[in-house]
Amino acid sequence: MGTSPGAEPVQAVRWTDDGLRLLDQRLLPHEERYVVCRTAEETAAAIRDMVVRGAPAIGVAAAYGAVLAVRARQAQDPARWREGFAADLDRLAAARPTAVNLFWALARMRRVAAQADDAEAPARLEAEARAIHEEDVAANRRMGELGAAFIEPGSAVLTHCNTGALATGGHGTALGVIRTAWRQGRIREVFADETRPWLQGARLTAWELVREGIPVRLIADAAAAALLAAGRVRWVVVGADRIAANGDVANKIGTYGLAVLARHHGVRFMVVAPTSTIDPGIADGGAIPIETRAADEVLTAAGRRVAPQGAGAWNPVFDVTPAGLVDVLVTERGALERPDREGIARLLG
Ligand SMILES: CSC[C@H]1O[C@H](OP(=O)(O)O)[C@H](O)[C@@H]1O
Repeated sequence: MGTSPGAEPVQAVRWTDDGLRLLDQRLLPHEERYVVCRTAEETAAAIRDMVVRGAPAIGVAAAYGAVLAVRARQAQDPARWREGFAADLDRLAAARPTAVNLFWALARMRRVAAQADDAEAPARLEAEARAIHEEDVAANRRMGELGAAFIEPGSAVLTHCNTGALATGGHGTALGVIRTAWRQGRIREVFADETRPWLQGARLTAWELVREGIPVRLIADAAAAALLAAGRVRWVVVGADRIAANGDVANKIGTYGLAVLARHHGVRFMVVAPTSTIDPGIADGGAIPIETRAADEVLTAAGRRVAPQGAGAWNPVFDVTPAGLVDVLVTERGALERPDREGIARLLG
């Protein structure tokens, strides 16, 4: 296991002749095993169960799930495939509530299906899913360049959760900025929060960085305050799952606390997300649906129960950071310092 330094980033989502091939992120870093989804329902289950996770990766996977849907529905009932197709996309939309990329990608697929005649629909939908995937990788590479330009040479940075090739179509959002900045010699060291309870940082971000030879030090989530107080990092760099029209940011639980700490300690706070993660239909962060997952995710660690029987848990897996705590929002259309409603509207213009 493991690859020599400088290895190319992984591809969490691959479209193959056999179906939608997903690297099972529940098993990393100890096992690299792929799951193949051949139906929309299997794809929805893979998103719901976090075989594939990360806002952009979820959108890309769901787009390919829609291709699986049209193929199956046309084979089942060529004359009335559209009803079943719509139901399949509803099932994909119900898989997870917070990452807006899921709904953004499915809306693109619904639009293509509505405009296509029966015969051309499968090919048109596959082309759209591939475009969504390719656009995401291009956006991440662009954001990598734009975000890295803010990071002063010799910086140490802290990142939260996993926002790399595993969370996207490839390269990554916040971790894409860190990858690009590292290659440009701007980053001296990366600190990564373990990101309880699902451990995206400890299991996924560390795996991506180690396999590329990028120095990473894991910290307990609770150590972030001491790290920032000690002046050990210059930037906190995170991703997003949904950004409201006023710039409020929903991201992995713990992000809001990091933003408060960063502002208190004069550390700059960067959010990196493609414009497909901005939801202009949501006025502010208070209206963003926050996913709550099973209590067991908190009551266990790496699959082993750590809490006594009888203990309950509260497990919201996202929180909302007010736009006022964000120093710069990096998107593929440009970087917005001190993001606000007007700046977001200009960005989307
Ligand atoms: C590139 S956005 C990744 C985003 O998704 C993560 O959530 P999850 O692992 O639950 O899908 C986290 O919020 C990351 O910032």
